[in-house]
Amino acid sequence: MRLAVTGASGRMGGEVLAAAADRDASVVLAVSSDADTVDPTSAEADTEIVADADLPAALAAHEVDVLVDFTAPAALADYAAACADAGVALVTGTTGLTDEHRAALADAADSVPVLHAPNFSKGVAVLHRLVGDAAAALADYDVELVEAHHDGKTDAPSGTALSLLDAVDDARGESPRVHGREGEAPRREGEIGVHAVRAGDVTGMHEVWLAGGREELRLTHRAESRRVFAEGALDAAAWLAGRDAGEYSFAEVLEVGA
Ligand SMILES: NC(=O)C1=CN([C@@H]2O[C@H](COP(=O)(O)OP(=O)(O)OC[C@H]3O[C@@H](n4cnc5c(N)ncnc54)[C@H](OP(=O)(O)O)[C@@H]3O)[C@@H](O)[C@H]2O)C=CC1
Ligand SMILES: O=C(O)C1=N[C@H](C(=O)O)C[C@H](O)C1
Repeated sequence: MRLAVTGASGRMGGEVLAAAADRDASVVLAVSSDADTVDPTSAEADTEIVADADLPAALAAHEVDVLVDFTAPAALADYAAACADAGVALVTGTTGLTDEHRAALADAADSVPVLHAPNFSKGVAVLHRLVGDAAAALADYDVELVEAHHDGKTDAPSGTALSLLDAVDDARGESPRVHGREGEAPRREGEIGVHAVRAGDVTGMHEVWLAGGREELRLTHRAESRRVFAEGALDAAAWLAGRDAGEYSFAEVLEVGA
């Protein structure tokens, strides 16, 4: 399998390059919006560092099978179009997507396999199931969600938080969401409070609270290293290579791999 990695100078792009080198996965292209900012030692000697403006031509010339992307929504939309044109599968963990960005992924999925996941850790995949079960079984308990990330994260709430809230809605029906509270702000029945902490170098923490009158259940996931996301994305890339065009989920990867 021949890989391309976008966002090569970013936190996750760098982690994917390092994880790929450790498992001898072949990264033929390290792609950057500014190729001069990529540390050449972050990629293997035979990985070519290219500017994203040259991505469409480079994907075809290097016979890339899968592009692994952790960047930003607008960039992702362009990268998805390049993948569709070049017949390259796309694995992306980029969050903060609007309906427009999701439509760009859906368009690409008409031509190539596309897998988007807001979180590539196995623990969070299990957390989704646990949260859905708990929200259904404790249907009258108050739900609140707290997530914490490093001070460089730009989107809030996190993509993972939004998908956990969707798991609660799937179990209970749609609930109003309140993003933080201030001043006279009593809890309204059925609402879900969502709280985003940004501080230091927190890799990623998600905690779902379910509180009844006399007890409280907290389901917590803590990522201790970005490597867990990079490994999950590389597993997804290996699984996605050679599949039919369409949209796939990380849950599908784990069910086969488990
Ligand atoms: N699904 C998951 O498991 C995970 C998802 N994420 C998500 O991955 C994304 C990247 O996170 P992270 O690596 O921490 O972010 P960084 O800011 O560290 O890196 C993002 C990189 O994307 C590239 N990029 C290309 N175009 C743009 C643009 N228009 N604006 C900003 N950056 C651009 C840049 O690299 P260059 O100049 O080299 O192109 C930049 O360094 C986020 O959406 C984050 O939420 C993060 C961790 C896990
Ligand atoms: O930006 C990050 O760092 C992370 N983003 C993802 C998200 O938005 O859910 C996943 C993980 O929590 C790390």
